[in-house]
Amino acid sequence: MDIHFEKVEVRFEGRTVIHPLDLALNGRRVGIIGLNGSGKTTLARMINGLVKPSAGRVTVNGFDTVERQDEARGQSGFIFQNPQNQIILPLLREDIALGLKSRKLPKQEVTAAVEAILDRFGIGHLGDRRAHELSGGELQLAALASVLVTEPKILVMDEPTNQLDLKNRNLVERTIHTLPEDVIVISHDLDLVAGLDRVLLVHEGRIAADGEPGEVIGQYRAMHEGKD
Ligand SMILES: Nc1ncnc2c1ncn2[C@@H]1O[C@H](COP(=O)(O)OP(=O)(O)OP(=O)(O)O)[C@@H](O)[C@H]1O
Repeated sequence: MDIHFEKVEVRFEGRTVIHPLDLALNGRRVGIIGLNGSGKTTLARMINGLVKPSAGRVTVNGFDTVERQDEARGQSGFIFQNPQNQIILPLLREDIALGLKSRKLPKQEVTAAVEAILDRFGIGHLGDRRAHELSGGELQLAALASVLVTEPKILVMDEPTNQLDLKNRNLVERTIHTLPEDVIVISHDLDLVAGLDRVLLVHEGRIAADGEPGEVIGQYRAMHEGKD
């Protein structure tokens, strides 16, 4: 991935949520941690243009997220905090196929791509199930399948292990670590981000630390230990 934030600032209703920052993301797996409301999701949402910077610019693999919005958006796939809201069509198989609609592929190719991605995540048996019939872990894998079928170069996940039991959490963690795609993971699950290549600590709209996961997590703990 090659993402650049250049003098980027975000204000919502006059309140500065992201203070001016310059940041380059080009590792394979990047984690974003920080307190609730610190600005993590806002930062990530600028990568697909869902949030537009109030000042400065963001480029994703060379495409400006405002001036070349479609191309920039095509570089990344997003898994939002509540994956059940992400599955639109009733049956998982149909929902995954929907992601391929814009490519206008022959029906056979769509079917083959859907089956291949279901196989990749070992969830072929869930293809004809409805989103509300899936467990939390199954939903996360289903959301991953519907996003990755579109072959984004970068995958952005917002709290992918939130509300999962230990077994499903471990399954999602293993999946993240074996994905060939570049990933950006926002998480409060410090064990999960400890296994990534680089971690950013966001604090009150600023990057308070950026580097090797162990060091950044240590800094985060030190900032908040014994303060409640
Ligand atoms: N669309 C919006 N309009 C106004 N304020 C917003 C909007 N989106 C986010 N905010 C505010 O911006 C700040 C940062 O929010 P953000 O969702 O980026 O935090 P976060 O670090 O992802 O938090 P959490 O860990 O709780 O998900 C918060 O104070 C939030 O209330």
